[in-house]
Amino acid sequence: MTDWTDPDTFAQALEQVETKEKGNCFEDFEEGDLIEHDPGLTLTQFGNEQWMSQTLNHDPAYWRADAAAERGFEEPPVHPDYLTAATLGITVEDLSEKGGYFLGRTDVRFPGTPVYTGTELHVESEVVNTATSSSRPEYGIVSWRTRGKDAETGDVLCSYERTNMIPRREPVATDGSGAAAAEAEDAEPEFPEEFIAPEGGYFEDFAEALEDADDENAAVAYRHERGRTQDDVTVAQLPLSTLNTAKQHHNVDVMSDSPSGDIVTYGDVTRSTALGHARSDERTWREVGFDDESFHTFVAVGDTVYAFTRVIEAEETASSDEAGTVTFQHIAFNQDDEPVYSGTRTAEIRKRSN
Ligand SMILES: C/C(=C\C(=O)SCCNC(=O)CCNC(=O)[C@H](O)C(C)(C)COP(=O)(O)OP(=O)(O)OC[C@H]1O[C@@H](n2cnc3c(N)ncnc32)[C@H](O)[C@@H]1OP(=O)(O)O)C(=O)O
Repeated sequence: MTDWTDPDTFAQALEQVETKEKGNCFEDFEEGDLIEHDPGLTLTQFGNEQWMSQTLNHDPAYWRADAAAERGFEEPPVHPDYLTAATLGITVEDLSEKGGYFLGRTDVRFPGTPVYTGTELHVESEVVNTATSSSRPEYGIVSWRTRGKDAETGDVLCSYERTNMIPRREPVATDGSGAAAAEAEDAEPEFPEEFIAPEGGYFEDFAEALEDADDENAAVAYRHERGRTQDDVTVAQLPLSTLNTAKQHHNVDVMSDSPSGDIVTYGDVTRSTALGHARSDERTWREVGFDDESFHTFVAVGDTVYAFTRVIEAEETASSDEAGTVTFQHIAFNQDDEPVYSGTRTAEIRKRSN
């Protein structure tokens, strides 16, 4: 009788059997395709608190009933970063489990917030663009518009447009020029002579710092002291808790033979950690949205995520008289001072007088 567990026999069997594949390749996506993602996810208090605690998002309004009520919430709501990460996590099995990398995202909005724990998410994505990568013939570049909805009411809670590199079944001939490199060569860098940091974290502090920088060759820009070294929890556990099945985060065996050579942190963990550092130095009222998010290089176990903030604009008006609206650029960087993530964030920030 055949002993299937005999190492030689088993190796021979493994070589000859078919692999039941997971995920889709570049060729499987066509502009206009609508994909309903099967895994649902109920946004639990545990999931929310685990995400927030590990990414250092310790704003008490998301933890304590009294602090939530003081900010106009019925109870501690689901944090927008966890909502965003869970909306994306559910899509990975259909969109990007095959491999490739999360390159960027824009137009992240929360039309149906606040969202409370116990809400079941239903997520759908539409293919909005497929493109050839001129620098990497073995990959294509795909963008999707994704909507995370309340499964009961159909209300859209979170939506965004995201772009990934996705492996092709067959490499294609490209000119290898790299559109991004050509663009970067043309750009003339402008660097301010002076850097101003706001005195505090209220709306007025950001507005005053911007006024001080006005008409000068100055920028309102500063770094945050906290850092978070990546470990098994942030690299593997947090993405899996959002049903993100990307092998980049939990399969060391496969990833040892990839561009990163190792498992890497979920982009949403990196950005949420950097945002947590930034929010710890401000009086956030509400999150409004995120644009032009890019992931520049990999973050792996042992890397430390820090944050840098540039204040771009401050507007008196917001959804409440208690706050004004501020636009920031946040840059996450590692222990070697290399940028790993950048994005523009619009948030309502509490006014001091109230
Ligand atoms: C979720 C999820 C997975 C993850 O969370 S993975 C973790 C987050 N992402 C990363 O760690 C990736 C970090 N990025 C990199 O390490 C490098 O960008 C990468 C992927 C190695 C590629 O580097 P290159 O230097 O080879 O190339 P470029 O940066 O120039 O980009 C390659 C082509 O992509 C185009 N591109 C880049 N960003 C965007 C964007 N935001 N939108 C549209 N297109 C973009 C770029 O123009 C290049 O195009 P070419 O035609 O010139 O090839 C999960 O799996 O879902």
